[in-house]
Amino acid sequence: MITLRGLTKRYGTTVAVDGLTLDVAEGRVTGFLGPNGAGKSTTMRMILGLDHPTSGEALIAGRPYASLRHPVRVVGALLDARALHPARSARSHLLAQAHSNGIPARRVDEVLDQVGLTTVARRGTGGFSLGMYQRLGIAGALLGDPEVLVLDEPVNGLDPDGVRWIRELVRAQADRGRTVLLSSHLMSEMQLTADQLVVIGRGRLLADSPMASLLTENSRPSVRVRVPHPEDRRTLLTHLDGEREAGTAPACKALDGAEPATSARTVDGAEIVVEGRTAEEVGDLAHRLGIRLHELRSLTASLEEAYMELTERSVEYAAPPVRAGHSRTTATPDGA
Ligand SMILES: Nc1ncnc2c1ncn2[C@@H]1O[C@H](COP(=O)(O)OP(=O)(O)OP(=O)(O)O)[C@@H](O)[C@H]1O
Repeated sequence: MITLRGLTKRYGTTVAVDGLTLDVAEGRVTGFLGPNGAGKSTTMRMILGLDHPTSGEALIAGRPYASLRHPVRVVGALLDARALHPARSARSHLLAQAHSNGIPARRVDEVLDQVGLTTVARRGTGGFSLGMYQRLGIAGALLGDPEVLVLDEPVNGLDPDGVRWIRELVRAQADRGRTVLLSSHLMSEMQLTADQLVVIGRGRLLADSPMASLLTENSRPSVRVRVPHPEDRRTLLTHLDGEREAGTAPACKALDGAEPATSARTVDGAEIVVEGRTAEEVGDLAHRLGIRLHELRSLTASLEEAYMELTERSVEYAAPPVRAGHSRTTATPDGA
């Protein structure tokens, strides 16, 4: 368990972390999200005793990091994976860590094997790729078989196989009752990995919620509907669009983002995505209009959409919108 109580960090006039109070529970993967500069790394550094809070406290298993006798046996961390001596081999780097924490050398070989670095274990890390550094950093985090894992952007630089491996690794750790706090900017991956989400913006807590509630509370329902007959398609779109214009129904769009009136010409010719309506509502409307459907499916809300909604007013470094020089495809929650 990680406990934050009024955790605050100021750098001069910058309030990097602003009164965070929350518990990161064991037995779950907790995703830690927030825009660039939101304060995630600063929070993690304070949890790990690398930065002192201006006020408040961060506790691991009820104690400040500094008072842990063998910290790597209690908490494993991946922060800046490249912060290593380049001439040192992966193995000697881990051996030094193991030695100073009373961990036997055979554990070093175990974790090197676990992260897939056995074949390069005796090479200097200077020539490592970002993904190899990440794997070595994770090996270091696992070294003491700790009850708490704090991983800052662990999938950064990993290939798809590595990304999946991290997902399975943290899942397995949580299933063993461990506490896992994990930051990432990859929303689709986070949606697959985390049980609980903590979202911060400008140092403040925006949400601390189970994945399912965060998705339902911060995104609109949407439905994919397949209407085989073009005339029916136009009728359905016109009704949904008409309701929208009358202020009684939400926006409706064709899968390629075209205007409803022209949407029947698009995609594979039959599919419409309706945002802000449930499958029951669209099904009932189609029934009233006597329209035959071949498919009516609720789409899973996307974490990206929910996250954008939550952090809209907390984004500090926003680039101007990219001007479209080519036709745009409407993003749908399942990536179609
Ligand atoms: N050592 C420092 N000195 C001064 N300001 C700092 C320092 N470390 C962080 N900050 C500032 O604190 C704020 C939070 O930074 P932090 O790195 O914690 O954000 P983050 O959420 O991890 O961002 P990112 O997603 O970009 O990694 C930023 O405004 C940053 O400029």
